Amino acid sequence: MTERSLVPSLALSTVMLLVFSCTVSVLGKVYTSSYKVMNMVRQEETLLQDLHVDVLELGGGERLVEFSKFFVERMSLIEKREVEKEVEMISHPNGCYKCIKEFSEAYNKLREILDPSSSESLREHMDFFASEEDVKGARRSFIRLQDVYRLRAADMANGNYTGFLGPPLSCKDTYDIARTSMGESRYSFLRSLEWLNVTLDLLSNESSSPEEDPQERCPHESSVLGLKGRALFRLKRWEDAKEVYDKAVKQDNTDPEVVALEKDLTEKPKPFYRPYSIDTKVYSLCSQESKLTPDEFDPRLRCMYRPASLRPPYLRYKQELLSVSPYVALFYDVMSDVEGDVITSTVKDKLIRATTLQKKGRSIDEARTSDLHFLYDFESPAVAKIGQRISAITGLNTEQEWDNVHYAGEPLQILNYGLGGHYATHTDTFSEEQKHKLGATALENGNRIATFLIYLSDVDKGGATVFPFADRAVSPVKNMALFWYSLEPSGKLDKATDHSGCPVMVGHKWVANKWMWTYGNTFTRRCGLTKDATQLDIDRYMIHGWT
Ligand SMILES: O=C(O)CCC(=O)C(=O)O
Ligand SMILES: [Fe+2]
Repeated sequence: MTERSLVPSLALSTVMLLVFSCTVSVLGKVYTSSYKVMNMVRQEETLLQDLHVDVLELGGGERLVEFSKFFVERMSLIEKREVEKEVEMISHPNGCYKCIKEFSEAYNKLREILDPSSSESLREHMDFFASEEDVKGARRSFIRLQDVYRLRAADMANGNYTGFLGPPLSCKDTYDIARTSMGESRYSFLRSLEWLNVTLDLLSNESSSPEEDPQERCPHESSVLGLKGRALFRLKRWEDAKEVYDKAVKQDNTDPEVVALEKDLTEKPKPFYRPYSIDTKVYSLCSQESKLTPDEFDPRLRCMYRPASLRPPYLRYKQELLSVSPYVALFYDVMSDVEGDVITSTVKDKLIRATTLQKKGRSIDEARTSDLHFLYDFESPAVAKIGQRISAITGLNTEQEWDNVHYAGEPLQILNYGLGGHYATHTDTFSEEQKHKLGATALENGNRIATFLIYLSDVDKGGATVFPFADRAVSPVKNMALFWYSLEPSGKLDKATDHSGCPVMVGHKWVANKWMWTYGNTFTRRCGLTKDATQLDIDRYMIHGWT
């Protein structure tokens, strides 16, 4: 029997494909997954060999000559490289950025030589290497980290992230980040100003020991000042902008940034402005170290050994109740390290950029920067076992094939985040409009009733899951699961379960999501005995039955 023939049902697989397929995009393919960045370093030699075969298949010629030069250059670099040391640096944002930038610069040259669109295999192999889009995405991530965790640009440039130390950024890097912050209207001109001031400081220090690598040299002071004047102009600080212009023009009145500033000051265009949303609640929860705010004492919030339904009574799971309404709970040690390793190594080479469901369908979105892959129960006994365990712990049905046509649980979604990777505030449920977009089977299954999110890794700093309306913050602990009902017992969407995945500051973040749906759980999620029964009231009946 082929693996394909094990697909639970056509209807199920069709809807899953519809729901989870990813749109092809030209955007960065590497920076959203820390595993992909590590893989790029570890596998470079193998990938170069693959590229060699691709080039030979294309017929050699001038292309082969140029490729051979590149190949020899990179091979001599690989020989000198301390691969594992570099890989270790990827857990730090500056180390990760430097790695993405180095590969993008090197392989962009190769992209020009080879023209990846000339063969499918060539394009696929080139996608393993970071591109300019990845560098831009990484720069946007710096600004996100700075905003959410209120970091100082000067500390970040020094490689100091709340005490987690790493390599410093170059003067060119800080300038490029300032440019990104300027160019992207939803990022702040204030941030830009901060990065430009850091650049000016680095510039004044650089004159004594200029950077050897011409690629890394600081921009001219006139360019930094020109851009700074433009940031000030947009912040409506006209006098300061004029003052900076006077200084810049003395340095070099032909510098394009100075010319652009002059144009702004004379033509006085309406400063380009788009509201910049700062979600202070989410940001402060993301920085919070404890799960509950101090005034949150409620005697019902307690720890217990929860018996797993349908299992021998001695099987218990360590549960910590975080919130009654909405019902949010933690379960410790729901998986072993070995199981986690099996899961992550199965998906590692299949990760694709996560998307969000928008008006025009699924698309890549800056609000969600991570990579994912779905694992079906039928793919491996290890995956199926996890599904069964989730069912035993929660009392909900997790079957992917239920009633032949319907499903009670989705396949396990494995996620890996990259530099500053996050998921902005969202609900896991679908609106009626979205369900229509997803197709008939989604419409027939009701909605996502609950989420069981397993942390497959610890994260050194950042990466918490937070509930801004319920005032809860959970920092990842390996093998711990976060469980909540998105729907109230009445079936109404519980807005308080809107949540965010905070940006990863230092380290790597892997999670697994299991979503349960309503119709497949009609008889497992019980209703309350009274109209206003909470999930906690219902819970005891779900564990022990109606006795
Ligand atoms: O990574 C997290 O902390 C949250 C992920 C999440 O909310 C999702 O994948 O729907
Ligand atoms: Fe979510």
